[in-house]
Amino acid sequence: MNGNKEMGTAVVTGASSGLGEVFAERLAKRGYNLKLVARRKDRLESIADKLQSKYGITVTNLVADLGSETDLKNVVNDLSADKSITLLINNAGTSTLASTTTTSVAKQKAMVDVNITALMLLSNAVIPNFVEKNEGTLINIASVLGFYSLPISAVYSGTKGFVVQYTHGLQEELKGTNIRVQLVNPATTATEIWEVGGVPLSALDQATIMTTENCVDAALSGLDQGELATHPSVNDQKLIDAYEDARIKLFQGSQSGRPADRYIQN
Ligand SMILES: NC(=O)C1=CN([C@@H]2O[C@H](COP(=O)(O)OP(=O)(O)OC[C@H]3O[C@@H](n4cnc5c(N)ncnc54)[C@H](OP(=O)(O)O)[C@@H]3O)[C@@H](O)[C@H]2O)C=CC1
Ligand SMILES: CC(=O)[C@H](N)C(=O)O
Repeated sequence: MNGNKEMGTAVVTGASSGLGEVFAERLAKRGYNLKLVARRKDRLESIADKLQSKYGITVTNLVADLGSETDLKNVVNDLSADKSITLLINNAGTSTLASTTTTSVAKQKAMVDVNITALMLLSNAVIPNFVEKNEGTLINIASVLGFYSLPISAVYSGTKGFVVQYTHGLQEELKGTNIRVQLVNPATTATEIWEVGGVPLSALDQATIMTTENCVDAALSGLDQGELATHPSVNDQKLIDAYEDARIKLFQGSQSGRPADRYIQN
């Protein structure tokens, strides 16, 4: 038996480890067929085997380096042509945590290519089909570092800031349709990205680290509750509301057409 036909196909980028691997498992459990994207073929194959035999779904692997123009184009073409896709999770991401002066241009560019360019082009690939059917779900994984910067995260935070504003923009663009667009802002989660980025998890305050399962389950609970922006680890809803309110009011306050009094010389 192949997945629940009504659920269609869910695409998970960065499904070979961490949050993406758990998203893939949770979506398989919900009855989606899956398309999994990442570079590590062996990992994708073993995840696909496990999920197919456990949940009776169909899994297709797209082995691709989303930082490579050619591979990205292939994935874009595949997703554009696949009308069975009902959900895309733009989860693949990479980080180098260091000052800009000690981070190579190649590593800075890799963050831009994977975290921004691939996320945008893959969204472009599915949105027209979602619009045609007036249904579909897009989940973009940003980060708390999308609205906060550390001395070692200028580029990474910049890329995640893009994801935050891009996702808000898509939400405005698709308002009034049946297309769901969810922004997820995880905080520190126990995944390989920390080793990849040059800061081992062991160097962090252990009390701040969430498990991948808790993070993904919170994100999907936020989706089920119809949230536009989900902050898996923020307990105080008032903080989220105040932030949303402040950013909207600051924008509205900027629409005055005149310099603020403090900038006017007497
Ligand atoms: N862990 C954390 O603390 C937080 C993570 N996030 C975000 O969560 C998302 C998932 O990361 P996480 O699970 O933590 O980390 P992982 O390192 O475990 O997962 C990253 C995934 O992205 C894939 N990926 C990375 N680079 C490429 C590439 N060039 N081409 C294709 N796939 C790529 C990796 O696959 P492969 O190597 O096989 O290509 C892997 O599957 C990222 O967007 C990250 O920024 C946000 C906030 C906090
Ligand atoms: C700093 C990181 O690399 C982490 N993925 C995060 O977004 O907090």
